[in-house]
Amino acid sequence: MNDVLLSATNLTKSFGGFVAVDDVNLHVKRGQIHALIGPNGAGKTTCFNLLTKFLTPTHGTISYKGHDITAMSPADIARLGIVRSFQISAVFPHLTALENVCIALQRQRGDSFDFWRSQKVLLQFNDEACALLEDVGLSEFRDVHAADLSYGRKRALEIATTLAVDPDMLLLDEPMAGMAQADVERISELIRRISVNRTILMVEHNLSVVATLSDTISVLARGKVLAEGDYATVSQDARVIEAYIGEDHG
Ligand SMILES: Nc1ncnc2c1ncn2[C@@H]1O[C@H](COP(=O)(O)OP(=O)(O)OP(=O)(O)O)[C@@H](O)[C@H]1O
Repeated sequence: MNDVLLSATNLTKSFGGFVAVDDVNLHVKRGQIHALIGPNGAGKTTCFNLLTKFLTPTHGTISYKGHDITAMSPADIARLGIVRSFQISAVFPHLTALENVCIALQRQRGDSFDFWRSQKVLLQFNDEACALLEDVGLSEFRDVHAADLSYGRKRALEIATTLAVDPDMLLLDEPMAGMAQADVERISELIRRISVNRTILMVEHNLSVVATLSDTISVLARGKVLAEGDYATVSQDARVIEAYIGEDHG
């Protein structure tokens, strides 16, 4: 299956006797935006942490481009081109948006950031950093300190620092969490824009965002994949409706 970039086979995670992720099979196709949704406690975060190697599975395998990556560390898979946003993209609050992206670019070139280095070293990344800031709609905020950006713009900056790594695959953990509606629209548009030539897997609670952005949706409930398909398909699935209604009633 050439068009599958990331896949999980029989993925299982138990905490003590409790099975949080139960025999999950997931196939993320190249070039798609794939969403993982489900009611509270469904196992989305655990699944996401397994796929990004922050947790070790009790059982099952994960492969990327056909290679088994089950035993790899997050740093190893980042080198393969799978990047979890808001992970390596720590934003330095007292540096400007431009400086933050320059540092991310410098890190990508293999140097660790050294605060004692001269500004000149960072300046060589200026043009590339400006282009990334433009990509995420932050051109006019390039000289603003990250701490002074709105929440949504901070997330856009985090995405710019993630894009500095030029990943093939981006894993986004609730990109819209805590955002005002105007920011939700801006970040949705941004995710759509950066998805060109990339593959995105995201955990997201905002169903209208999921509906408009996703090519494929996997619905988890009680650790298992309940349904999979496009939004029209999964939103009409009786088991999915029941799982969400069940959540509303307790
Ligand atoms: N480290 C842990 N130890 C024990 N149980 C855990 C641990 N992490 C998660 N769980 C349990 O596993 C289940 C799934 O949790 P998870 O956070 O993956 O769900 P979720 O779908 O992301 O939920 P939410 O939408 O509420 O964030 C929950 O019942 C949770 O209590």
